[in-house]
Amino acid sequence: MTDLAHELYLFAAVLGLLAAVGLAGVPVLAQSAFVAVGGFGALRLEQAGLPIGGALLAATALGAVAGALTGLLIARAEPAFAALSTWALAWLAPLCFPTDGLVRPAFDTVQTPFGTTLELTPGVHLVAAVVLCGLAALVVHRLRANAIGSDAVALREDPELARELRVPIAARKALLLALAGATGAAAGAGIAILLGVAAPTDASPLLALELLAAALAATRHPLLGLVAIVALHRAPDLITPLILLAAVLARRPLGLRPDDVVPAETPPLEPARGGLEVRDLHVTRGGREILRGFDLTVAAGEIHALLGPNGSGKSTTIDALPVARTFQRDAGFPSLTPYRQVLLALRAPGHDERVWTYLRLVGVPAEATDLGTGERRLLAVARAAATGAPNLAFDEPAVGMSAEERHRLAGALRQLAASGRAVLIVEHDLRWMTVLADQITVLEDGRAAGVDALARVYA
Ligand SMILES: Nc1ncnc2c1ncn2[C@@H]1O[C@H](COP(=O)(O)OP(=O)(O)OP(=O)(O)O)[C@@H](O)[C@H]1O
Repeated sequence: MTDLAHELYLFAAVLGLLAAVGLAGVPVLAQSAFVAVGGFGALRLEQAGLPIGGALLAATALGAVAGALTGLLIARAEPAFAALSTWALAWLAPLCFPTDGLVRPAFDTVQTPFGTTLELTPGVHLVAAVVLCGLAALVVHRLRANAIGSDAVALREDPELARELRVPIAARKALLLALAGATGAAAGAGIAILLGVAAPTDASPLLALELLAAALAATRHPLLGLVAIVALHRAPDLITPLILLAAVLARRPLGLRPDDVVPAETPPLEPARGGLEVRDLHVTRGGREILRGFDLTVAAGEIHALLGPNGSGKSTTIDALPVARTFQRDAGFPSLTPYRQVLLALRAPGHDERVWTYLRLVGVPAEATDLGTGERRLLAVARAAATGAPNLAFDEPAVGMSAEERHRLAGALRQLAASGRAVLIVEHDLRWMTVLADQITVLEDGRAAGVDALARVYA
């Protein structure tokens, strides 16, 4: 029974890690450090005079803080850096505690807040561990249906686009790691109270690897995570690498739960007052001056085409402008439905009927799971528009679009301009732009040239 309770506590630590690992794709190797914070923290606080229940809660809070700080530390780190720096914490944590550990009487009797006494038998721990697992699973379940879950998936699938759409990266990672830290610490405290000891060997860096591997297995099915952590806890060392490998192979991206989307009235496009004016823009890339005193004015309500030969600096110009933009590459979040992607761009905490405005603007279905290239690019336009920015820039949005999709794109751009936004479009199709655009700027030699440059540029 003691072993089973111990393993269920570890499983709770695995579930606590699931959102950071499965949704946000952060390879956290510090979960054993949070287990150590919980175990040592609870026993040390009890020695300092707190009742064991209070010590457990305080140690859990400590784990949450440690997790949040870790999340902030690795907010912008690449996965390899995140893995190694969190693993450094896993090595560091046990060193901070006394080598021969802390002890307390196991199976002792404690006073409950209701005035009764409770003997801390392995059976009681089993129930406590199941409750902790249930709580962690419930939080993950909720995250997979809400805006924080969307943000986490966005950070995993396309961090550059997520940043562009103003997903608060540091806050999200801090929150997900705080969840991991709190659950790990609660589990660590439970284990220390169960065993009557908190020893550095109970929170070795190897445990961090095992917990991450089990969390990866849990992305396939939570029960696989349980099987993995039990197997890793019981198996002889020789089998450990095989289980670690199997867990990694079992992993899959953790998506969101399906929305129950009810089409709503489409509110009209919100009016905006755009306008862009750039004077004497200079940009140097790779030692070469790409823009050399570029001037651009895009008025409110205007569709303005930016033309120029390949490599002349059109995308570089967009990078430098205060706009919501689409990328030349096919950017997006494959695991999020169009509905979720527009909701994310709106930064709406819950359902928001303006989603329908932007989806209908480009004619993309809310729940489609496999959009073609053209529709993905239409969705990119909807996402950029949904940010509410008054100035929009679209970098070759029509690449890969059918004639009908181009028609939809043109309609969307006209509506956006008509609502008062300033719309800049980079496009190579001169004939189309002479029909669609109100103004044309030609980029030549890093400067704005008049329309008379078109003959030279397109000669
Ligand atoms: N990070 C970088 N480092 C070095 N050179 C760069 C960098 N980014 C862009 N460049 C160079 O700057 C120039 C302008 O690039 P940019 O992508 O802005 O051109 P573009 O007009 O959008 O081209 P295209 O029509 O092919 O998309 C190119 O010669 C490109 O190779």
